[in-house]
Amino acid sequence: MEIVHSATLQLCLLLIYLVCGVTVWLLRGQRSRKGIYDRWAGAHLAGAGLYLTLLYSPYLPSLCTALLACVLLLLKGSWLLGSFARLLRTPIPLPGQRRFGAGLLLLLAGILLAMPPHVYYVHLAMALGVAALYLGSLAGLLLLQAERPFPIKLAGGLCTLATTYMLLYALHLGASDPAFIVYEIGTLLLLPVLIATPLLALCFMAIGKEQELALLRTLATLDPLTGIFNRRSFEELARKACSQHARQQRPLALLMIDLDHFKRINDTYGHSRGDMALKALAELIPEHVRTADIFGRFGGEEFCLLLPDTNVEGAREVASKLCQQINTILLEPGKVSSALSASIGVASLVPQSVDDWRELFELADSRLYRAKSAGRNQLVWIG
Ligand SMILES: Nc1nc2c(ncn2[C@@H]2O[C@H](COP(=O)(O)OP(=O)(O)OP(=O)(O)O)[C@@H](O)[C@H]2O)c(=O)[nH]1
Repeated sequence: MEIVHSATLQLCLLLIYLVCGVTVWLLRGQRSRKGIYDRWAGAHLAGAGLYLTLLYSPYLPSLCTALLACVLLLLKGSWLLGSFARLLRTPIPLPGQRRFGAGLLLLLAGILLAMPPHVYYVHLAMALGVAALYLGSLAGLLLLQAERPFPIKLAGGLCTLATTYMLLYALHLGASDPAFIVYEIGTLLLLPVLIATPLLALCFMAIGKEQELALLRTLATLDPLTGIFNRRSFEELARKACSQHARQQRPLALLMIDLDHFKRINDTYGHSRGDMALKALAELIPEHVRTADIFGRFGGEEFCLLLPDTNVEGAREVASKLCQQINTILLEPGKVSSALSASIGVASLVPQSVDDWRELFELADSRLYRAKSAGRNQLVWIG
């Protein structure tokens, strides 16, 4: 059954490609924002595969085989890719996205399965071109990642360009074969699809990767419960501030803030109310300090606030205001006896080097300890 002769028919096939792509995109996976790029990329590839299969399939049996392959690949694509990777023991991590892998294999299967035997060698060249494009763009994608140095990014870009050229060359071979003439219009239509699809896939995956990286960076920096800096990132920022202030000989202050009797709060009101108290504190403090101040959770019910360009007198004023504000957080609405309270250790110094961060921290910490010993709900800034 010869199915590729008129331009109208080929336009219909192109339409099928679009419909397939959009359907796969809409039907598969959760519609979370994060996965949208992978799905779109996979949908393009799957659609291109089906398009190729229909366009070049002169026989019904090969068409059926290719369609069966589609279904299998869509269901088991990532497993097949994973096994393939293990088989080759490749150091290149294949993209985990099932639809991308499935769509890609479908594309290759579409090319290989649907060909009449006398043009096999041409299509083998095309398939090799597509495979090279896949590996090249994958390598390009890995190398182009944001944090790579420029020469590596350049190599990634060249790699992608080279593989695109290989694909074009493979297509050129295909188009120049006399047996291929009947497919000429198809090739013309196919060309933009084949070029645009992997490039689009590449772009979308790169955007997806960027977003994943940004998410990972955020997760590594912020405390998951309160959304403020965690201890590691706070200390990093504090060290930077310390060396900057040492250079400019400006005072730097630190407040160590520890909620009082937090264990009792947990025991009396339950852990979820305890968590709410921590979140309320994390929201309250930034409302009463400068935007340049750095606020973090040191662990448990202990918070720290770094005040740039602030001497001990200024830091004491801030701490006193915060003590009063913390007393306004009520664990039970309308019940003043359920108010939160905190003890605060206040310290300030003009650092001489980045190492003075330790001294600032120990000073504030020992004053916090004294505020606790002196009865809590107070601040200590001297001695
Ligand atoms: N709900 C909740 N509790 C936490 C969290 N992190 C630590 N805690 C609890 O905070 C309590 C801290 O207890 P302690 O170190 O004895 O301090 P405290 O009861 O506040 O006593 P003082 O600091 O001396 O006033 C422990 O019971 C921890 O389990 C958290 O993320 N959520």
